[in-house]
Amino acid sequence: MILTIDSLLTLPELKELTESLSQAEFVDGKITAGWHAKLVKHNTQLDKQAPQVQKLQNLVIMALERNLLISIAVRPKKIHSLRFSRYDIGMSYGTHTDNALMGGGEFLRSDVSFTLFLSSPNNYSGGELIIEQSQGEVSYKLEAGSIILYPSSFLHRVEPVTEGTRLVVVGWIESLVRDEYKREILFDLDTVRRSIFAKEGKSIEFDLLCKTHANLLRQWVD
Ligand SMILES: O=C(O)CCC(=O)C(=O)O
Ligand SMILES: [Fe+2]
Repeated sequence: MILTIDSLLTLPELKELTESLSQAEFVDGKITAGWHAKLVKHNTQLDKQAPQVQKLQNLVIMALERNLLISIAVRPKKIHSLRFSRYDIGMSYGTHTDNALMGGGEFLRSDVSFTLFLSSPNNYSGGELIIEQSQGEVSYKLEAGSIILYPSSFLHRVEPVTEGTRLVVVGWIESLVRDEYKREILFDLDTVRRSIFAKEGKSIEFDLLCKTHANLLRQWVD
């Protein structure tokens, strides 16, 4: 399941991120890529040692954690490996798959990848995120402050930027439920029980859906 969410960030949060990043030092993005992704990664990212990294990462993690749709569709266990990436003219990230395990010795699994767009699409040309899905390639270029979340198992790439600058936050989520099909079943059940509750309150149908949802979650949680 691919999710796009408008305005994940508030305007003050977006402003804080973009202002802070406009003064920051960016380094070659190849340093954090896997050995094969390195061959096609041509971008820059905020230096890991930069003084503002921790604060900006916390801001983004809090924005993801407070979003109800993300919590019921993705079931985050750990949001990790955030990077602030900048693509200037000519930069791109060719087709690759994300590493399954990240975080050095911590072995954090990547179940879901996300890109949080910080630049307005009017301020750069090119730079689309292209995701190869079973029905073919789909291109995404969202408004500043909006986010796309997609299964980390998909091949994807970022088209070359031909004008302006593309600034994004990318990161990964280890989910409580590693199988994307199981996550989708839980998400559908959760959505239906919430809609039944909104219509008729705590009915017998609602209680049965809650029971099934809880029992499946109990079986499928990692
Ligand atoms: O910038 C993006 O939208 C995605 C970048 C990406 O695929 C990655 O950093 O692994
Ligand atoms: Fe990637």
